[in-house]
Amino acid sequence: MACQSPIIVALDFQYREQALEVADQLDPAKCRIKVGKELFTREGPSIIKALHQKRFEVFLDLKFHDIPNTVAKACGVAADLGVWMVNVHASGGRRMMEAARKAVDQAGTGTQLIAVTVLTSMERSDLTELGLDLEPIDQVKRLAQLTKDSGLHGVVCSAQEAPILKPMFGADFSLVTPGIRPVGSEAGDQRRVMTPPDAVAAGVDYMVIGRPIAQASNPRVALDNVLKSLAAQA
Ligand SMILES: O=C(O)c1cc(=O)[nH]c(=O)n1[C@@H]1O[C@H](COP(=O)(O)O)[C@@H](O)[C@H]1O
Repeated sequence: MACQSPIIVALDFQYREQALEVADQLDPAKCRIKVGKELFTREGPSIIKALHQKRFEVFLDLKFHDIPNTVAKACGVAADLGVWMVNVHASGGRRMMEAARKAVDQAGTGTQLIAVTVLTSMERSDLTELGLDLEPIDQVKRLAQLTKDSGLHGVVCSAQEAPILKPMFGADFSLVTPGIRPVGSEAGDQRRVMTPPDAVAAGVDYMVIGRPIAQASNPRVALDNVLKSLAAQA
């Protein structure tokens, strides 16, 4: 049965042993797993296979951003691996996203394709330096509209933008939100952050949590505490 939890735990480790040690403390009924650039660059597709064998649904977060042909081919390969979700950068544009969607559909594995709008580590001053003289929310709305028009399944954004995006794009368009910080945990390099209960109230579908769970002294307890904070709110 598919996992019903909104939590995706980011296993941002370099080595398979570290990642699997944390995965073994987690329950595939209580969370999905995100494999990102660090782990995938070191360990490759075998880490996906190992997580699938442990019955986790996997979000392969490689944030592809390249010409349409290259991104479409890469997304097709990711879908062939049977991952639950894969992502691209929306700023790669409509033709890139449409080609990626087509390739994912052709794989026929039901993989969800989403696009990153504005990284949760960025704030207004970062956008200004890129020549974008606007608030993150305005750029997020623009890229989310382009993502939806390009036929993708949803976007990565911050939970702070969810109350605006959810009514705009509806229940079927997934909002996947990193930058989640349980009360008391360090923001680190994240800028647009929110607590798990606030994120659910804001309308997010899935929240990505890395360091607060994966680097906790007891990842299982850290995940259970997040789930308890959500149950207390329901
Ligand atoms: O696509 C992502 O997953 C992503 C997009 C984004 O805008 N911000 C962001 O933090 N992420 C990823 O989400 C995870 C957040 O990890 P923590 O900050 O440790 O909770 C990292 O693996 C990031 O690569």
